[in-house]
This record gives sequence, structure tokens and C-alpha cells, in this order.
Amino acid sequence: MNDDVILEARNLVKEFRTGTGVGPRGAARTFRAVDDVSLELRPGKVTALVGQSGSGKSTVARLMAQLYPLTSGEIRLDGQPTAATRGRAFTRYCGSVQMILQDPFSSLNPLHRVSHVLGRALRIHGNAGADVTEASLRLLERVNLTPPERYLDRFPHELSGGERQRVSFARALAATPRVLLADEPVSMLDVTIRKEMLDLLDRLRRESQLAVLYITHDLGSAEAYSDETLVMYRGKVVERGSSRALISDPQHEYTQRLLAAAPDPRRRLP
Ligand SMILES: Nc1ncnc2c1ncn2[C@@H]1O[C@H](COP(=O)(O)OP(=O)(O)OP(=O)(O)O)[C@@H](O)[C@H]1O
Repeated sequence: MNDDVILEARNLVKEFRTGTGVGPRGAARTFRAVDDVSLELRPGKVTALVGQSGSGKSTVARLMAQLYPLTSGEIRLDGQPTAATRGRAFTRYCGSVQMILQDPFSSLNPLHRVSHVLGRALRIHGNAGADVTEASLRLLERVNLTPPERYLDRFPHELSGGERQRVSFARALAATPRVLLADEPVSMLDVTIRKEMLDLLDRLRRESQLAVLYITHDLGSAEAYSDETLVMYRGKVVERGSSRALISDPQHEYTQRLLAAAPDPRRRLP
């Protein structure tokens, strides 16, 4: 392993049980959603994970966020094997590794104001300092929600989709993480603001030297915003390489098909 790797996934395997186990049609089976996936995340670098729906991308992110137990394989943080799915160990892990989900509506509790969302995250991770309101305002500024005072008292339904996703980013930053696992962070947003949001993510990455896993269906944005791209097919990584080289000259037949199916894979986002 290279010294600068923050988070490493080694030979991850995840099997889900399917079937009810009841009756002849409900025979219990296992389904291998992730099959021997390895990847490394480094500070200031973005790794894109692409592949068609159901190929296992989100499951990889959830495994790396320790939201699911592994069937086999290993997650290493700073070179140390880690299995922290609950309690204080999990909170500590989340202090380093944060996840951003696709749907900012369902990831924010509709009953809580922005001040509560950010204040709670800051306190949990010991980053509230002497003045939690001041710390929350600074987070809102970092994600371009300005003037920040205007947003503190809002509920999620009083924000646009883009503003909600910015609050999700701010909540993730409240932990001062070193790794961001971004699972299709812009796919639910209006196309007109996707580039703005990806530029924001890019700025945050640069400012904090974040290691980013960027899951997307959009090969154009993988090429524009990531250093390395991994292509998943039926739970396996079938091709990996520098994003530019992989998208301009795909070697694996599946990557070629994926590119051919994209409306215009070389297009930059509007
Ligand atoms: N909790 C679960 N129980 C059973 N099967 C699951 C579970 N979660 C995911 N799967 C299955 O694992 C496979 C991979 O799902 P996953 O969500 O990782 O794919 P994905 O590549 O992220 O897809 P999408 O791009 O549509 O989000 C799918 O066939 C899915 O049905």
C-alpha cells in the first residue's frame, strides 16, 4: 500500500440474502452484489465509480462507510483494518469518512431546522467550539449559502433541491472528514445546477485535500472531475485507469458499450 492512501478497500465481497426462506418459491439464496472489489482513496484525489444501475456501486460506498457488514474483505483506514459498524468506534470512523447521498430530501430530517442539523453534527464530532452558531455560519459560507444567517432557521422544505444538497455537504464538513463518499451527489438535481454543485465539491476537495469517491452514471463528469475511474459490471471492477485515458480509449468491451450508450460521453456538463 502507498503511504498516502487514507482509505483502502481490499477484496470487498458483499452477499445479500434473497428469498423469504418460506415455501418452494421462497427458497433462500444469496446474491453477490459486490465481488472482489479493491480501491484506494488518496488525499486531494477523486476516484470515480461508474457502471449501469445495479452494478454494485452504492453497495461499495455503503461498505466503505461501514453501513453494512462485509461478507469478506477488509477496509483499512490509515493502513489499519477497521470494522466499526456501531457505537463510539463508528462515530470516530464517521469523523474521518463521510457519505453524501443522492437525495438531499430524504437525507435531511424534515422536522429539523438547518441550525439543528449542523449544530448536532458539529457537537457529535467535537467541532462546535465556543460558539456553535458561529461554527454553523462558517459551514454555510463554505458551501456558498450566503448570507448564512438567512438559512439557519429554515426547514428542509423551505430550501431548493440545490440548497438542500449544499446543507448535506455542510453537514458532512462539520465532521472535518478526510474522505467523502459521494453517491450520485448531483443526479437528483436540476441539470442547470449540477455543474455548480460539482464545482463546489471540487473546491471543497482542494481546500481540505479530501479523498473523494465519486459515484456517477455520467461519464462526462467522471472524466471532468476525477483522476481515476473504475468501471463496475455485475459486482466486479472490469476496468480501471486514469479517467481521461479510460474514457477516450476504453479497453473493456463493457466500458465501450457503456460509452456507446451515453448520449454524448465526451460532453462537458452544461
Ligand atoms: N439490502 C439489499 N438486499 C438485497 N439486495 C440488495 C440490497 N442492496 C442492493 N441490493 C442488490 O445489489 C445489487 C447492486 O445494488 P447497488 O445499489 O449497489 O447498485 P448501483 O450500481 O449503485 O445501482 P444504481 O446506479 O441504480 O444506484 C442490485 O442488484 C440490488 O438489487
